[in-house]
Amino acid sequence: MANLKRYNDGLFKLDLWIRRLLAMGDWELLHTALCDGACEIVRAETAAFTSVDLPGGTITYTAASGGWNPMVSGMTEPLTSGSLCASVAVCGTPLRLDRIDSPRRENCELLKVMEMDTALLVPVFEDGRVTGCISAYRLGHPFDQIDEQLLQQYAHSASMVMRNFRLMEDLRRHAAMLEEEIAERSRAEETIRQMAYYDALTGLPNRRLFNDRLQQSLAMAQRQERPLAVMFLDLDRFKVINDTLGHTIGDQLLMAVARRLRECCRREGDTVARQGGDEFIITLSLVSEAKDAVTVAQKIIEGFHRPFSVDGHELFVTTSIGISFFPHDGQTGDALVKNADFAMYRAKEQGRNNFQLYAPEMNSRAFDRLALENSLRKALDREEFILYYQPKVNVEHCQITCMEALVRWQHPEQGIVPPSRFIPLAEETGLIVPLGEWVLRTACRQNRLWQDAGYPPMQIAVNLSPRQLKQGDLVATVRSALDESGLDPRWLILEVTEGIMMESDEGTLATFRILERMGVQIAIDDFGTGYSSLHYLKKFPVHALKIDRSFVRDITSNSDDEAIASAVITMAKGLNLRVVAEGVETVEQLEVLRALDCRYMQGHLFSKPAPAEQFAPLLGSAAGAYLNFGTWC
Ligand SMILES: Nc1nc2c(ncn2[C@@H]2O[C@@H]3COP(=O)(O)O[C@H]4[C@@H](O)[C@H](n5cnc6c(=O)[nH]c(N)nc65)O[C@@H]4COP(=O)(O)O[C@H]3[C@H]2O)c(=O)[nH]1
Repeated sequence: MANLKRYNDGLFKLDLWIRRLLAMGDWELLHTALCDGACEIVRAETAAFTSVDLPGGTITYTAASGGWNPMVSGMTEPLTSGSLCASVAVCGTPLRLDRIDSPRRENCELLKVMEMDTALLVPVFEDGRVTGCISAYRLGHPFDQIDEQLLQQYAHSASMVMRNFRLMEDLRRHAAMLEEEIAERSRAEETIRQMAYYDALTGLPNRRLFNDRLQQSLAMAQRQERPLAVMFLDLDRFKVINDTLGHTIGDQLLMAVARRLRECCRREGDTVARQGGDEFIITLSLVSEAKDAVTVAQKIIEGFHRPFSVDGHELFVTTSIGISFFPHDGQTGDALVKNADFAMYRAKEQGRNNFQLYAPEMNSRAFDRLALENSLRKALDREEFILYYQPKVNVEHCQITCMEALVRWQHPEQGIVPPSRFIPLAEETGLIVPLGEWVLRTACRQNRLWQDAGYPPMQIAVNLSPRQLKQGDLVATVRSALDESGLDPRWLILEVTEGIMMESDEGTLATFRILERMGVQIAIDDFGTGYSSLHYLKKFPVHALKIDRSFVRDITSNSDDEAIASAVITMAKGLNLRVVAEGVETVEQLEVLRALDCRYMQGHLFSKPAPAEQFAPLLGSAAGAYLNFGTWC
């Protein structure tokens, strides 16, 4: 009866301890509690848990109950040590010792520490393999069969707890990995969202997000029958800052501008977005009347009167703003933005640093020009310009001696735009300076490419505009275009109009002299159309004259034209200058000019201006093989 009661008591405690073990948070606590449980269940003085590594051939005393834990935990023995725990691990059967004799004690690291004299050991199995051993010890009071049964059951339940613990650990690890993956993915998603909807430089919504928001605001404005304002902003002369101080400063300025715009438009329903470059667009969806938007525009313009502090520079920038209103100035987002853009151009026209409200007449022909200017301003960045080339031919030797670079604008909607439509506008707006620089660099590079491809060397002629001489450092630009392309200066000829020569001052003269010393040649274009004066021909380092095509056109029928051409050719000879007749379209014109001793000609008779690649077959062989001009030479 007493034994049964002891057995039941033991089972009760076992149940209690298994529940406790299940609640343990980590392996160390679990193992120590496991030992404490064993002590209580079989009323032992002390107990230990040994983990068994059968493949590794070792056992490790992992934990012990009570104060023994720090002393025993971590002790390792080989499975062959012959200690009590090692024997149980190897045999996989319980071991009860009523008396621990000296040789046993000597063999066992644990018993060297604990001075116990009776022991009970049971194996712990997981998946049919011994993975541990629970050992209980007493002083002078041996364990019996009931103790053995209880400890075996405890070991069995404990192995399930440990298995459970391991599974939970795996689960937790997987959950953590999943969480990490989810966190990474949600981002990644956020990055994609940022990239798709926000401008990378300023962090402002981009055009796409702006359009979405504008659609929503328009729908709301329609429902509530309220007005809505769209503003189009462009920084005045931003390009000058960008070109002089560099793109890094330019970028920082744009970031500072974005911050200031956000300060000015903080109300719910305001969206400030970057349209691209130095252009920003804003929607004000909670305006009750037009003057609210005007107030915001004034606030922005005044806000720009404070300098922007960028990288130690105090930069003063102004802005021009155009405003359009829903429903008055447009029913759709596109119309509102376009009309605000028109109004912004009006603001530019009015001297910049101001705002203009859209008016329908802005959408008329006068604004076509503004629109052209607008797209011209963007064309360079968008790489819409290309160069065509037209050969100048030495009719005596039947050779191409030069290629004139002639710029074309590949307008995304209008197709190829001829220079007559945009060069004057570029000249007027100053855009000719960066455009001319691009032409120069591209032409030098192309000529070098031809030379590198093994074609006979020839000159490349580049047209210079008056503004390029007045503005910017022409010498430096030419030098860097030559350096960059590796073109020898003697293969570059700059064409300037008579007008430039006549209006030029000492500064221009000095520029030409430096260019000449560098080895670059100068030609006078459209010769004879201005008030030609021998004086400047003597003064300037000129190498060639081009007889304007207006004299060539009727040279076969108009004796005056023939006389002028003849005089120019004779004068050029006297001054030791080359003469090129331009606009030669017919064999008859060629014959008259040849009779006048003009050796160099250019015109549709030989070739219309064309992209570089079209000249490859011609340049690779004798010039005469091209078209049929060999027959006329
Ligand atoms: N009717 C007729 N025309 C012929 C004939 N042969 C050539 N042409 C045209 O005459 C113009 C010659 O160039 P330009 O006198 O320098 O006159 C150029 C030049 O002043 C200006 N231009 C062109 N490219 C540039 C450039 O890169 N920079 C500057 N600053 N001006 C340029 O635009 C002007 C017009 O250029 P394009 O339209 O390319 O017109 C070219 C060429 O296409 C012909 O046999 N018959």
